[in-house]
Amino acid sequence: MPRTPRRFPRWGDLAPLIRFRRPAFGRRHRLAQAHTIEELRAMARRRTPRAAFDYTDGAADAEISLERARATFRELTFHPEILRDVSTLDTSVEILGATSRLPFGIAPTGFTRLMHTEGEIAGAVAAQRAGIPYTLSTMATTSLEDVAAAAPGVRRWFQLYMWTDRERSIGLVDRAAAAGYDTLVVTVDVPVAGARLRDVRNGMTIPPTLTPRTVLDAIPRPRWWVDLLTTPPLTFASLNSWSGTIAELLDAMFDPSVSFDDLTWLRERWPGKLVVKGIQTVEDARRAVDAGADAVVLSNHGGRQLDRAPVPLTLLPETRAALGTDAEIILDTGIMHGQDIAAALALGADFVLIGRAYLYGLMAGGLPGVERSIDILETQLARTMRLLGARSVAELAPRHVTLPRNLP
Ligand SMILES: Cc1cc2nc3c(=O)[nH]c(=O)nc-3n(C[C@H](O)[C@H](O)[C@H](O)COP(=O)(O)O)c2cc1C
Repeated sequence: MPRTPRRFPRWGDLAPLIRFRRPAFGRRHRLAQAHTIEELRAMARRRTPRAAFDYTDGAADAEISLERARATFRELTFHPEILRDVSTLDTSVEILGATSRLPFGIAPTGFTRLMHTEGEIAGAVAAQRAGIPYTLSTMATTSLEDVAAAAPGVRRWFQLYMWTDRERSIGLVDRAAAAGYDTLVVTVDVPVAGARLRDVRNGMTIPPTLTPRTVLDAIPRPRWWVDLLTTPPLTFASLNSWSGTIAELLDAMFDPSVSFDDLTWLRERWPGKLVVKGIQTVEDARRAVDAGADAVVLSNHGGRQLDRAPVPLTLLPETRAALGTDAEIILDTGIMHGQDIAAALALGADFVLIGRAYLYGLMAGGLPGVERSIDILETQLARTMRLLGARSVAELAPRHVTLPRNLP
């Protein structure tokens, strides 16, 4: 082989290759280093006390439901179609009677100010800026009214747990209607609390208790503790006070006697759209729609309730076939990537909800962190749609996806 001739490097050749970036600091710069939800999760873990991180990241029992849901998304196959002119792209959808700029919204999550002091308001403001719906939980740490005041332009959904104290539940429903929430999301997969073993082991309480272990854990995470101690106290906006573990609280509140009759009764009382969240069989989806639901959420609560529950994604094709156009189908559990969203939409979901994917962003950096989560998912979704040859959400179809052959 002839030898490649060599010469001494010249400064003039090297200079144009050198790019020294001006050093940048601050939350947004730090968050911009994360390009995936997993990277935001790693940042979140470094910045959040263990009990709060585990409460968010963990699931029930052996956490099999959550792992299977994520694995099903990872293992599915896409079938791209070529030469479709994807120069323009429309990611918007109509959901429950209004337009969302993106085909996903923020799922209801309890105790959100525990993860980061900006909590529910960060979620609602980020959703407002992204043009997507925000769902406030019954177990919120910011009131219905305060969220509405902080993000008056966001489409607000309110998630309801039916409590043993029905008067209190109805009080919340009426307040939600008065504060401009247009959709009631009734969560039905919590007759009792799931066995969140990480919380049991961490002795998780609200507000957090100071033990030698939590104090040690706080040393590398001073910012979180400064926030906790210098901002309004962490309390439940819908409860007067509570000083026990989360599991004790959930068991004291949730009403195991809730039935389909309660849905019919809520349908009469609530003037807006009604959504039933936590559906895990095709038959129950049908019954919920017959009881008056405008949409169902196929969900196993992010694996936080029954372990070894069905993977919601695998229920989609059959549920879509059974409901036809009678009701809309929303899906959650396990979404960590824009590709997961594309797959759910292709298999028949009208919309998806994100839980941990936004909470990792919140823990990593408050409001800009939630914005980063949404941004990452949007970028991934848009690229995936283009690579599949779909110019709009309506063009995503079951032929674009096959589920893994060996379903968990
Ligand atoms: C920390 C945390 C708190 C949650 N709190 C509630 C809640 O108060 N009400 C509810 O209906 N669902 C709650 N969920 C379930 C979410 O609404 C959603 O179903 C789940 O997070 C979806 O799974 P994903 O986290 O994999 O996206 C919670 C989930 C998490 C992670």
